[in-house]
Amino acid sequence: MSQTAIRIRELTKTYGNHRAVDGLDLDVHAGEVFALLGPNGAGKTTTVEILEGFRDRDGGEVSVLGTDPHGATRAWRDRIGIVLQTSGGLDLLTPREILRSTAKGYRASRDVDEVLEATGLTAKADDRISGLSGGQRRRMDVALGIVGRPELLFLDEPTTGFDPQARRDFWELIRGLAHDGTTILLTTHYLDEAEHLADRVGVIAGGRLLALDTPAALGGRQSQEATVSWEEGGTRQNVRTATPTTEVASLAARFGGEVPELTVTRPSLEDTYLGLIAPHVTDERQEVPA
Ligand SMILES: Nc1ncnc2c1ncn2[C@@H]1O[C@H](COP(=O)(O)OP(=O)(O)OP(=O)(O)O)[C@@H](O)[C@H]1O
Repeated sequence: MSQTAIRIRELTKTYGNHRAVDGLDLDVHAGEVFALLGPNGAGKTTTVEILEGFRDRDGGEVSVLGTDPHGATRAWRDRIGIVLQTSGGLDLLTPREILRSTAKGYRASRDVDEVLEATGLTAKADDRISGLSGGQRRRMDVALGIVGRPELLFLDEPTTGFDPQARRDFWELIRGLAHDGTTILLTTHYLDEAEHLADRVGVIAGGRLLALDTPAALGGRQSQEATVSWEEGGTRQNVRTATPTTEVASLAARFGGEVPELTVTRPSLEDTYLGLIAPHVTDERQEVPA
């Protein structure tokens, strides 16, 4: 396999007179988990659907597993897995039945019992889909996305509607797939999800890439000042500093021991993300022309 799973150059897509993707350049490396972040209407789904071969582009070059997805073959499609935002139909069948018949369409499919186990659906394997909860149906979507043993998995907002435990279980599943070498392109609005899962994140707004880095380093997070905060005289004191250890040491000396309600924080990924996209969105989520 090539070292670059997805290569995007100067990608454009226009709906009417609205440019949804506006000259996007991006590489996703083979074997990494890449999270695409951005506000509603940023162009994430449009981009991902072009990569999946479901939408045509207006301009630019796209290569997915070495192939242009426009007019891609069945053999190429066998190598990718897709988990879309919504699912439906097949209510009268069971997860086991659906997975068995889907698995037959692939040359090197995963064992169905293994997929049921990995997605936490073993107990529901023989129940009708109509009897599954929203979160369980979402797991079923994921099960369908991985049963073909894809080299590259697209996950579009995979944990929407999951309870906290289900989200943690799902993260474990994704980490396991990544560990086994599956390349994963994830779109999500949950910054904690991106932080837990992604090797790198790309932030897009107005169809353009605003930032690209590891979650820890995005937007210069590592070098941003920390906030040291404590209680004193009945009020909360806050100091922003590049040397929080020195600040805490001097507070400890001044208080002669424990500093009341002491916290040291750095900007979260969410803080950094919101700062990055702020110039590009209004309250109505309309993009401001650059
Ligand atoms: N089929 C379409 N026809 C016309 N406009 C569209 C179509 N699909 C998307 N758009 C517009 O293109 C822009 C990008 O939409 P897209 O769905 O790619 O955004 P997104 O980043 O996935 O948003 P969300 O986070 O809400 O899913 C939006 O302004 C949207 O209204």
